[in-house]
Amino acid sequence: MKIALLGYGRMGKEIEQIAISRGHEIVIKKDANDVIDINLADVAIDFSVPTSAFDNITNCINNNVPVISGTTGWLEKYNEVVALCEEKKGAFIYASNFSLGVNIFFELNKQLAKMMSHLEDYNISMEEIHHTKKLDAPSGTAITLAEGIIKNSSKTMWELDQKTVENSIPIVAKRIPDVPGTHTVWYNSEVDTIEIKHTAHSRKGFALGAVIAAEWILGKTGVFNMKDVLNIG
Ligand SMILES: NC(=O)C1=CN([C@@H]2O[C@H](COP(=O)(O)OP(=O)(O)OC[C@H]3O[C@@H](n4cnc5c(N)ncnc54)[C@H](OP(=O)(O)O)[C@@H]3O)[C@@H](O)[C@H]2O)C=CC1
Ligand SMILES: O=C(O)C1=N[C@H](C(=O)O)C[C@H](O)C1
Repeated sequence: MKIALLGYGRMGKEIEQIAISRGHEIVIKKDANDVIDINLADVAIDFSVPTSAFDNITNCINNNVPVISGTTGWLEKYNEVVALCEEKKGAFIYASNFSLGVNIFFELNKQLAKMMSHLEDYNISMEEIHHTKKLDAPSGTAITLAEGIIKNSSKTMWELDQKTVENSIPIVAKRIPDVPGTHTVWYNSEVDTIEIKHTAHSRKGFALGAVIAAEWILGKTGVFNMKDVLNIG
């Protein structure tokens, strides 16, 4: 496959290595202000910045190039992308986290939320830890985890770094040098604590998942997610 990398930062470089090792060719490496011809690519992988993801993705869809996006912090425009993709019969996947481990963790989190939903003695809270270069907080993964809990319990919203609303899930975001991504969900009662935690040891799992998604989407039309790609849940 001829791959366009929209964003050639930490993730773009990690994806390049894995894509080449799986026999693909990188034909475009785009950073800020680079002008590109997206039609050179069979598929595009966007790991850029929150302010550029929407333009990168819509440029692909308007040119009929399937696109995978892992950029976080732009989701207020997600529904607009879905509508465009349907109108143009394009192909698009967004995931807040492309690693197999986190996608299993997402399913575990939903199951646990269901089991805990009637146990009023437990207080729920979450923490995400990332490297100090991360632009957004809370992480996209933490938001997906919170949404999974909200769908399966009486919780109605999440809040960053505080709890001001009775039915909310507080998320603490910590920034520590070089941490690729750690997410924890706690259910705490007076007598015990239940904790589920995912720790990424590097960016390899995210990058491999993104390349697998790019291989999977070729020849398809529609809006998909990582559950479709990995066939889990
Ligand atoms: N879904 C997932 O599994 C994962 C998601 N992420 C997310 O991916 C994104 C990127 O992360 P990361 O690689 O660590 O960040 P980096 O800051 O290392 O890389 C971002 C790159 O995007 C480039 N960029 C800026 N503007 C544009 C533009 N208009 N078009 C294309 N590229 C542009 C930057 O270039 P320049 O330096 O020139 O500004 C930079 O090289 C983040 O949103 C992060 O949260 C990260 C890991 C996993
Ligand atoms: O910015 C990062 O590094 C990461 N971002 C994603 C997120 O916001 O959840 C995924 C992963 O945790 C790494």
